[in-house]
Amino acid sequence: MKYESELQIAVSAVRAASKVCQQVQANLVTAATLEKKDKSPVTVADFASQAVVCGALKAAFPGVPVVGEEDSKELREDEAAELRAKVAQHAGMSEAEALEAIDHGGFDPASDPGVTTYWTLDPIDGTKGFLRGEQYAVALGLIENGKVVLGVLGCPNLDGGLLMTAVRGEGAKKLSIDGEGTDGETVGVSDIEDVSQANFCESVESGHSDQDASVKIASELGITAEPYRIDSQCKYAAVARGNAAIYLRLPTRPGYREKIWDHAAGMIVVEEAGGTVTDVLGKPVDFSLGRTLENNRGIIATNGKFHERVVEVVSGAITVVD
Ligand SMILES: Nc1ncnc2c1ncn2[C@@H]1O[C@H](COP(=O)(O)O)[C@@H](OP(=O)(O)O)[C@H]1O
Ligand SMILES: [Mg+2]
Ligand SMILES: [Mg+2]
Ligand SMILES: [Mg+2]
Repeated sequence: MKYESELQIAVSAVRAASKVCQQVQANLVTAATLEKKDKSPVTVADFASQAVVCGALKAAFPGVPVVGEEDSKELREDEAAELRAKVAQHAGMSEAEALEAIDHGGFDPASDPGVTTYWTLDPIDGTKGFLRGEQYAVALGLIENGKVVLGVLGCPNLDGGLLMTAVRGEGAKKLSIDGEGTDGETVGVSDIEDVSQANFCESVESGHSDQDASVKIASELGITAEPYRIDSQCKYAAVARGNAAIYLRLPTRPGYREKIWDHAAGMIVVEEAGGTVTDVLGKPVDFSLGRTLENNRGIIATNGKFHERVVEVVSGAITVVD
């Protein structure tokens, strides 16, 4: 199989980071932090997760850069001493090691167009879901020449802990988040052909996807099922294993650009499960333009049976403003 060692390292790194996130969510997300809307638990977990994954990638593939969501700037400040200690403790590293590992994720592909192979990492996707004690994901993708070739998506709270993997051309698999190795069960998208029988998933956060527009789009498609709202790239996992036939991510404000780490792992998992992923205008998703999907707006993922119809209705229903 292609990318065997990459997959092995990526799976074990995402499992280790997921464990760290689970521990932080269990110990630091409390009634008090929920009440105060205190974001500090996710901050600890975000940094510790990035340190764990980047530490493993750096050791195994020192020459392949990582485009991670987080950087250590805030963590290096004097006032962050307490946070820094917590991050190091949860990552199982010294403070210096944790800072160095986090910064291994600081690559910007736009700064060096000669580099065409890089990882992209979202150490916790769905930070708002994490803080609510709900869904989140640890998402790691490998990009080559603007295309995702491998993805590992850890979903610690989905069905008791799920890990999804995909290698280009090799299908998508479902593994346990706690297990070992890379063997898993092959997954596939839903086989619904009639779009009116489909259900769609979208963000819990109305600031991340236009939920008023999705209501109109669903009704125009004849869909009567309620939207399945779930945080993070767990939406891609839902489409990949047939729990939803459509994922709509509709722009909410001009100027916002989707981030590559919010989509790389999820997108390849859906594609390898037999689905289709484009932006809201039906354009292919281009990962070659830096930290953002500069040439794309929003996302539509489907089981591939009625993708063009969904794109047509979405394009008619929303105005994409730059
Ligand atoms: N205006 C916006 N439109 C779309 N996505 C946004 C957004 N503002 C933030 N996001 C992204 O939405 C992600 C969460 O997506 P979802 O709503 O599907 O759970 C966030 O990832 P993080 O939680 O990793 O920061 C963040 O990158
Ligand atoms: Mg994210
Ligand atoms: Mg994140
Ligand atoms: Mg974020």
